[in-house]
Amino acid sequence: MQIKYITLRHMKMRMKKPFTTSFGTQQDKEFILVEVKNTDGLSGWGESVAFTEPLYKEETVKTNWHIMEDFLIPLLLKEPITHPDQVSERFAHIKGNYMAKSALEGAVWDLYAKEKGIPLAKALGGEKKTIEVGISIGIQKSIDQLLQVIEQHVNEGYKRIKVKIKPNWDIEVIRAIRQKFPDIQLMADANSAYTLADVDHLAKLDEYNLMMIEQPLAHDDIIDHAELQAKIKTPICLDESIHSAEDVRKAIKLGSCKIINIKIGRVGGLTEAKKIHDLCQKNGIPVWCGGMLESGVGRAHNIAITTLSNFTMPGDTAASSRYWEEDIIDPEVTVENGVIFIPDRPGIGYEPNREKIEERTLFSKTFRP
Ligand SMILES: O=C(O)CCC(=O)C1=CC=C[C@@H](O)[C@@H]1C(=O)O
Ligand SMILES: [Mg+2]
Repeated sequence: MQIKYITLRHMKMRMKKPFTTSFGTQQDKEFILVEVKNTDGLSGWGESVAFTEPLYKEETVKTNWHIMEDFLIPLLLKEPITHPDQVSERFAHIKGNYMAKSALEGAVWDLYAKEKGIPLAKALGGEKKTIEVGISIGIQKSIDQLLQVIEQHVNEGYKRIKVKIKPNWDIEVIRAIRQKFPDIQLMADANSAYTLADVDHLAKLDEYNLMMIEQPLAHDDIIDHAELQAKIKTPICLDESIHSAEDVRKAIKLGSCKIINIKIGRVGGLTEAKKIHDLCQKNGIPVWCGGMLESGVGRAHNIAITTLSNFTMPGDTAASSRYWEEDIIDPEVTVENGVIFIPDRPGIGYEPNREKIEERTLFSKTFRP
């Protein structure tokens, strides 16, 4: 693979509706779009999932730009690579900064698949022709409003409903949902809003037949989660705490969770995501693909990784129209009755629309070898 140049674009897109979690509300989504162009004129695309504020994890749009510009891009441009797995090897001595690494690696994976003329899903070893998806619903103004939003998405066919919980917006909310929808696949995401002092409180969720509770305790913990998992029946799913297959190995050893949410950006890219997938499969731990309110480019990467066989639970990859008046890819991601059909075009399989990208670019910079 001969890279001619790499372009970073600082993007800003307004979501249709604000999204509220236990750590905050966001409506404007800023992110970095990566384009890696080869000497034959093909482009690979990646997206950084870091937010503008360090509230979900430490990384931000600005820290990602700095790390990419000053460290990662020079490493990537230093000499040619022959396979995308070499990108994470070349970045390995740079600590942390998973989302920055992932955005560049993702663009290289897309370009690699395009050079081979195969879909990214196939390049990753995925065989599914369709994937089932769920939807993640933010905290609403009232329980009634939440029930209405859930009803709308259940009627659209989404296969699993995820709701956000936090202290004082939890047991009562889940009880009300279960009363109205006794049979839906339902889960709750706490985004680290609790501590071990809440064990008895969290155990009250056990009677509502949740598929799982996602990241109830600290964003960097796997020890307390093990203690909590021993005391509650609801399966724990780890999100924020997992950055690598090594983290997963330790979490499995300790019994910190029964399910893993794989976010490509949070684990440093597709190569590590695949490793985590394989390790979980060997250990009987199902995985699903988390979302970070991505534009179509990041969404396309999520769709590709979800074709691997141990992604047995519906993820957060909802339709483009759930987030955006207009996405930046052609065609947009559509969901029919909770199912996405995997595109069979080379690479990510959705074409980034340069005009729409230009309109949403705050600034950009190009780097050459
Ligand atoms: O629809 C999506 O892209 C998923 C949204 C979602 O649940 C999340 C997005 C970003 C940060 C978190 O709040 C969160 C999650 O923790 O999974
Ligand atoms: Mg989460």
